[in-house]
Amino acid sequence: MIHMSNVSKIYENGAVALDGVDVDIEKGEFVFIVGASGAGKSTFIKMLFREELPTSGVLTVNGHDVVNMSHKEVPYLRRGLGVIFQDYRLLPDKTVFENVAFAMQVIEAPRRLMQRSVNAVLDVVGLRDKYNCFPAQLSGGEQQRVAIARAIVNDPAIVIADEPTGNLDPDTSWDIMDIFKRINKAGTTIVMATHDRTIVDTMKRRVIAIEDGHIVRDELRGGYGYEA
Ligand SMILES: Nc1ncnc2c1ncn2[C@@H]1O[C@H](COP(=O)(O)OP(=O)(O)OP(=O)(O)O)[C@@H](O)[C@H]1O
Repeated sequence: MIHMSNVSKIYENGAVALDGVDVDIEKGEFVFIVGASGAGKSTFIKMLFREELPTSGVLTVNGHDVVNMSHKEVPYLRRGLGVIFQDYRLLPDKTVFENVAFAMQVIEAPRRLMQRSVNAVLDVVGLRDKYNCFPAQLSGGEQQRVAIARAIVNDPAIVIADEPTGNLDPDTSWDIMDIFKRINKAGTTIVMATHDRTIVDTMKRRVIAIEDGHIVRDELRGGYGYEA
């Protein structure tokens, strides 16, 4: 599902964010990316949806050659991915329903399918009754649940999340993780960068630890493993 071979990323200012990374992630896995601030986690995540390109190496995601693809192919890569950020990134002037539906309009889904799919994912995240609210009328946890609904409405093969619980309190964070668990159980691959030690230690999923741009640990049922 995700294959990285000898992937390096050097930013224009010379910062080496990743250095010779090899990793394979299979369909249906749930993977945490951990590491200290500046270790390279966000760079790893951004390369998966081609927000950043590797400087060298091989990267394939969901059957797409991310390095050698044309600009025209990028939307097809992204169609198979659901991306979730720490700061939700909802459209402030659109309702909950419209925020989620927007992801389907982009792929020109038929109207009736859109209505049905948006309602279904709002049920998954428990927000059907808030469909007419604007983001500013929601709590942080609710906003993140809308962002998850938006990410999964097109039934992506992979959900990619960069610190999705970073702005949330522990109880709300667990609500989010419960949704991720359910999505993963239904077969979706999940790759999540996080600083949340408790979540990583409790979930006991695969953990890839990055330090100074290198993978220093890759365990199938791992823990956070760093002092906070
Ligand atoms: N756009 C950029 N331009 C230049 N250097 C960058 C850029 N983005 C990241 N870096 C550098 O690359 C390295 C890795 O950054 P990255 O954001 O991937 O780390 P991180 O593990 O996600 O950190 P955090 O946990 O603080 O988000 C750091 O040294 C950072 O300063």
